[in-house]
Amino acid sequence: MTATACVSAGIDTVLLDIEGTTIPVSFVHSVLFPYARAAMPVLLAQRADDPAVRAAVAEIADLAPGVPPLAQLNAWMDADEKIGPLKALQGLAWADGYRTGALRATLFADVAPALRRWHAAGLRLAVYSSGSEAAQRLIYGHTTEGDFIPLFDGFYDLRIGGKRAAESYRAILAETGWTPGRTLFLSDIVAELDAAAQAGLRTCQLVRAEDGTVAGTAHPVAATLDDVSRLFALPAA
Ligand SMILES: CSCCC(=O)C(=O)COP(=O)(O)O
Ligand SMILES: [Mg+2]
Repeated sequence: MTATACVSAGIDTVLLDIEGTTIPVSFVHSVLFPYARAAMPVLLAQRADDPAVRAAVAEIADLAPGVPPLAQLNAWMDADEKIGPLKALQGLAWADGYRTGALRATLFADVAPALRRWHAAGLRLAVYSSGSEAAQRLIYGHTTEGDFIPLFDGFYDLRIGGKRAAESYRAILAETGWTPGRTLFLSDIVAELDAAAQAGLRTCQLVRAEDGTVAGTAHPVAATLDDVSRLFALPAA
C-alpha cells in the first residue's frame, strides 16, 4: 500500500517504536551505542553496589553462567541483542550523558510537530521500545525539540516481552484496556508489525529514507508521520 492511499479512521491510540521510527538509526548506532559501550567498564566497576547494576549483573549470570559480565555485554552489544540486562545498563550509562549535556536526542524533523498535534487532538500516545523505560524517558526528555515525556501515557519495554512476539502486544492491551482495532503501532521493523497485527493492532511501517529502511508488503507504508496522518485520518498539518 502506498503512502497516498487512505486506510481508515477510528484510531484513538498510537503506540510508537523509537529507533528507525521517531529517531534515526544513525543516532542510536553512532552516538548512543558507542557512548554506552565506552561507559560500561566504568559503570560496572564504580557502581557495582548500585541495586540496578547488581540486578543486571545477576541477570547476566543467570543468562550466561561463568561468562564475565563485561565480556557478555560486549558480545551482546556486538550482536545488537535486545536483551533486558544490556538495555538496563545502557540506560544507566546514558543517564550520565544526558545529565551532563553530552547527549541530546535528535528526532526526525516530522516527529515533534506530529506528536504535538496528535496529543493536542486527544490521541493517546505511548512508546514501545527495546530500550529500557528509563532510556525512553531520557531520550524523550532530552531532545533538541524539548521535553516530550508529558505527551506520553505509557512507556513499554522488554519487561512486557520482546517486540517480535504477539504476546507482548496482547499483554500491553490487557494492561491498558486499549481497543486493538483503534490502536495503531508504528515501527520500521516488519517482524514487529507482524506480531502487533497478530494481536489485532493496526499497523504502519515507517520507511525512513535516511535509514535506508526496506519497505515490506504486508503493512501500510509511510515515509513520515505526516504520511501516517494522511493514511489513518489522524490530525494533519
Ligand atoms: C530507548 S533509546 C535506545 C534505543 C535502543 O536501545 C534500542 O535497542 C532500539 O530499540 P527500538 O525497539 O526502539 O528499535
Ligand atoms: Mg525500530
